[in-house]
Parts: sequence; C-alpha cells; structure tokens
Amino acid sequence: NATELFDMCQARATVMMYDDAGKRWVPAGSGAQAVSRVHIYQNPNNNSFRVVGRKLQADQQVVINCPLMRGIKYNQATPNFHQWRDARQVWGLNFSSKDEAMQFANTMMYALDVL
Ligand SMILES: CCOC(=O)[C@@H]1C[C@@H](CC)[C@@H]2C=C[C@H]3CCN(C(=O)[C@@H]4CC[C@H]5C=C[C@]6(CCCN6C(=O)[C@H](Cc6ccccc6Cl)NC(C)=O)C(=O)N54)[C@@H]3C(=O)N12
Repeated sequence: NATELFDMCQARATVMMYDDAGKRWVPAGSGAQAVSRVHIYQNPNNNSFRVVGRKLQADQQVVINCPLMRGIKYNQATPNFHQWRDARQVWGLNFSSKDEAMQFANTMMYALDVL
C-alpha cells in the first residue's frame, strides 16, 4: 500500500532550475513561470524527505519531486530566494512571501539535520 507521507510544510513559490549553459534561471515544468504549492513530505517509515511542488493552476502539474539527500547545503540567497544543488541540477525557490520562505527554510533545515 502507498506509504502515508507526512506533509511537514507548504509554501507558495515559483520553482526554478538553473540553466548552466545559458547561465540563467528557467521555470521548472512546462509553460510559463507560475506559482506552485511546494511541500516537504516526510516518509516516517524510513525517515526520508522529499520536496514536491505542484502548480497552483488547474493542471496541478508536478514541477519538482526532489528527494533530500544527507549533506545537501540549503542556501538562503535572499529572504525570498532559496536554492540547493541535487546530483543533476540547481533548484531555486522564489517564495511568494518572506514568512513562507522562513517557514520552509526552518522545515528544510530540520530535515537536513535529522537525515
Ligand atoms: C535579483 C535579480 O535576480 C535575478 O535576476 C535572478 C532571477 C531571480 C528569481 C528566479 C533570482 C533571484 C535571486 C538572486 C539571488 C542571487 N541569484 C543568483 O542567481 C546568483 C547570482 C550569481 C549566480 C551564480 C551562481 C548561482 C547559480 C547556480 C548556483 N549559484 C550559486 O551561486 C551557488 C549557490 C549555492 C550556495 C551554496 C549551496 C548551494 C547553492 Cl545552489 N553557489 C555554489 C557554490 O554552487 C547563483 O545562485 N547565482 C539570484 C538571481 O540572480 N536571480
């Protein structure tokens, strides 16, 4: 049966990926840049965590589904723009508010601490 994932936090953000070749940030997912609801889920069975973001608009497209690996460095480049590297790319979250950014960062840092 599908494991019940614990929804630790949610924040509104535009999910971006860094295009190394073009040296620019591009919106994750297809179509125009749009705000997503970004979650940090915990799988309590194996103490794993993942960041999942879905577009707020009708199609609810999944634009990020990124497991959090031990040792990731979460960089709060600005109060509203946070980023981290995974094996393949750099993710950027452009949060809709500083409060949501702070709450997300606190949860992220907790997860990275207990991994
Ligand atoms: C205001 C105008 O903003 C803009 O027009 C664009 C679009 C804005 C919205 C989407 C976004 C918002 C905010 C600013 C904030 C600054 N910033 C950048 O991109 C900076 C500037 C230079 C550029 C160079 C590299 C780049 C890109 C790739 C990763 N990286 C690193 O430095 C990493 C970081 C890191 C550190 C520690 C751990 C993990 C990681 Cl990932 N370091 C290393 C050692 O890996 C980076 O973040 N860079 C953003 C930006 O410009 N923009």
